[in-house]
Amino acid sequence: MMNALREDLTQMNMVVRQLAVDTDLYTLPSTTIRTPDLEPQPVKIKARNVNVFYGEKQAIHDVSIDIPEKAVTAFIGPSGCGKSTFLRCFNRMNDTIEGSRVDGLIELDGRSIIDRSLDVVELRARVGMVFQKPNPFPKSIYENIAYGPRIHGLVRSKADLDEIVERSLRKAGLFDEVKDRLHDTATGLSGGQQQRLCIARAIAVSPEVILMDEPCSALDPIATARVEELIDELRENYTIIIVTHSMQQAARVSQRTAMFHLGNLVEEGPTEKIFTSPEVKRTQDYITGRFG
Ligand SMILES: Nc1ncnc2c1ncn2[C@@H]1O[C@H](COP(=O)(O)OP(=O)(O)OP(=O)(O)O)[C@@H](O)[C@H]1O
Repeated sequence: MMNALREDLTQMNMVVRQLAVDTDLYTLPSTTIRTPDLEPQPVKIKARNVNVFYGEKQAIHDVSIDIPEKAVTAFIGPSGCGKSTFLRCFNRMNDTIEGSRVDGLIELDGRSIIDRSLDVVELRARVGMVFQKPNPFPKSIYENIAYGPRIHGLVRSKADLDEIVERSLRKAGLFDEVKDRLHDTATGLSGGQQQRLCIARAIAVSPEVILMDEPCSALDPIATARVEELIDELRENYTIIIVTHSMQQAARVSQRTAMFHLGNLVEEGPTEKIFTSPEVKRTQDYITGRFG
């Protein structure tokens, strides 16, 4: 019964989305983006003419894109096309790679994040990251979450910290599974639980944006489904950008999709449109598995 109802709702949602595409509801003014929910969203991250180099080699060519607030944007494209490189620009993780250089304009809420005077530690608290392989610290579950709020000075007492730990684990859908073993080592959790712990760790410092670089590639289908559900819940409060090799995952979790190839942004737009009527043949070829 519930499944049938859910299917009907999904069908209805698709019809509404297609109608929005047909009636050109997605044509955007410059400061808002319409996600397929039909709600205009402010631009959270604006990138213009971004180039990224590793030494002499150029990995990203003149990419411009607007990332909407409180929605999930998927970056897709064949291996080596620059998805992760571009994602890492948003919290300056490329700074950690020797010989890398980023030019162009990238703004978070209208403020440049390329500006050298910017406090990168503060930026990374606002723009959190979850990696391909779950990477909990070799400490307790509690300490994994408590570390960030402590070093960012977000807590005044043990009670504050306890509250943040519980709230973050709840938001990541993990609290009930770990509440009786908060002081056990995090590396004893399953892979899927570890990845949700890493998401909880990212959430604990109250970021505005969460970058996810293939967050499910090391997980089995059940753990993947759980993380995808979580991503869908999180988009209510966070701006999420996810790099994924899975077309199904991009279609399931994102509202907007950007397709990259050879360091170029081929096209971007509402996920429904990219998957049903892309403008560029290369996108069509990639999503139908003709290359990649
Ligand atoms: N640290 C680095 N030093 C030099 N070149 C790099 C570095 N990281 C990535 N590259 C190069 O930059 C290009 C883009 O790589 P990137 O990892 O961003 O692509 P991707 O689309 O995320 O690939 P994948 O899907 O395989 O993870 C590739 O040609 C890659 O070899």
